[in-house]
Amino acid sequence: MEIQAPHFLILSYPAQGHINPNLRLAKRLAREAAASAGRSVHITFSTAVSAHRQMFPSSGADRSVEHDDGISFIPYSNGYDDGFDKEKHDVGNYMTAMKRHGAETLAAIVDDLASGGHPVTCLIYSFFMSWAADIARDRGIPCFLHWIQPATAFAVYWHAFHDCGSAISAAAGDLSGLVKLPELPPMRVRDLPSFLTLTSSDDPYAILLPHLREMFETLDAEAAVAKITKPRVLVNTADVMEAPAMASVAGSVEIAGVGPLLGDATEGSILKEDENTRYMEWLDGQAAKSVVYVSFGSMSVLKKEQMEEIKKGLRASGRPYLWVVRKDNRLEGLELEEQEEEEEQEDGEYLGEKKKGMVVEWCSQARVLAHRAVGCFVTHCGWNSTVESLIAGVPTVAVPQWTDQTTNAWLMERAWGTGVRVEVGREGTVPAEELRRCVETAMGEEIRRKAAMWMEKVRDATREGGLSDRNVKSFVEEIIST
Ligand SMILES: O=c1ccn([C@@H]2O[C@H](COP(=O)(O)OP(=O)(O)O[C@H]3O[C@H](CO)[C@@H](O)[C@H](O)[C@H]3O)[C@@H](O)[C@H]2O)c(=O)[nH]1
Repeated sequence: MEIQAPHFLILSYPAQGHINPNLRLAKRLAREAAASAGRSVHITFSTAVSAHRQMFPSSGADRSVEHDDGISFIPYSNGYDDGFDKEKHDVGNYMTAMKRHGAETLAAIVDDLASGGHPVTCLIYSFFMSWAADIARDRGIPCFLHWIQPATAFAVYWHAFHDCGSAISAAAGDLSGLVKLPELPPMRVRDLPSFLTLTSSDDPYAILLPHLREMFETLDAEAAVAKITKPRVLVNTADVMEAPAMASVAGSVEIAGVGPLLGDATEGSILKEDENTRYMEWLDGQAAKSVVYVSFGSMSVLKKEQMEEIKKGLRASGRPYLWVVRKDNRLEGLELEEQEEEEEQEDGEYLGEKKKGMVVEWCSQARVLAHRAVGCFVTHCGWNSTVESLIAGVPTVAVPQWTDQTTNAWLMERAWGTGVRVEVGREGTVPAEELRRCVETAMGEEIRRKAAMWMEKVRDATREGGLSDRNVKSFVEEIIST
């Protein structure tokens, strides 16, 4: 009988913060499989057409297969091929359409691969993609969840949807109230993922909670079908970063830290680097650990007042800063003055004596964080930004906005001591003075020391023979040998 080549299919929601870790996992699996299998292994990466088009702008057809680094890219359609626009579209309709169209088109991809002689032998789905488990089950393909947020958020959701839901709902109204979950240190309500503590069903994102719940129901259902007692989950973390969270669910879930998954700067970019602004050269000209790097990831849009407070706070810090202001935030937030500043920069005149800042629309964050001039990172605490700063040893000022970011801020400040979380003022805005104060604290000796210590611990976990490395190896070996 002919032995089928192992074939991993990795499935991602079409957002930058999801594509980055999923693509990093795909590349990590490709490297590992090639090294240990000694025979051909296929890796296919699939995200929605809208993101696929941005990743491969020159590709014409929507079902085009692109190849890069030994990985094939085949998009599924979620029914929104021109992308989701939060001004025009409704989140609830989007999520429902994604499930319906996504399941149809992904099933066709899996069947085409099988009839073309490359059947998928392992399907890895990620956040909001649980519907893929049905496709895998119907075809007898083993499938696994890749959790791209912290294990701590996973543990909190797990307990919220299993044994501690009412304790969390009862506490939800008081942000400083304490919640005690199994094996985890006490957490304030404001430290829990924000989806769990919404107090109004009018919140436009309240609609996402059932989709989150569904991910956990799917895990239970899949375990029952497979007749295993514990569902298997791969997490983009290192066990050492989140030991209490790992312990908190270890009785119910076989959870394995396979990260932090690292990658180069521009892979899988749907947002493109700012080519007009020579920020790396500018960084080269700055003193060691002097620059404040500021970014709020690929999704958060800050209010105009908040942008102004950030600008004031950065200027008051007296430190040079590199600030990522995406096009979609600039329209709503920035005053003309800051735009003029950018025009000056485009002409090559980067800095006046007073204006020490540089504004870019998008940069290679991993390269920026690795630069010796960067002294701290003002971040919205997306999980990718969190792990990228930890592995670069850069202290953080945590300005969480929503979802897991509140939990990530707690990890930085309370669990690792590598960051300081801002106190929010009137109407949810962080005042300039508070930002300035936190930048000073983050640049201080104690936080720097902890950031350097955690950098070593995390690097140990990911290097050859470290636990995350071993977890990837044993996962690949298991799939290849079945
Ligand atoms: O100028 C920039 C700014 C960001 N990045 C990269 O973009 C990614 C951003 O990811 P993340 O920091 O996780 O932020 P979001 O894009 O906001 O990610 C969403 O998805 C994450 C994973 O689910 C969640 O943890 C976040 O809360 C959620 O907002 C990171 O890899 C950054 O390196 C760049 O390359 N250039």
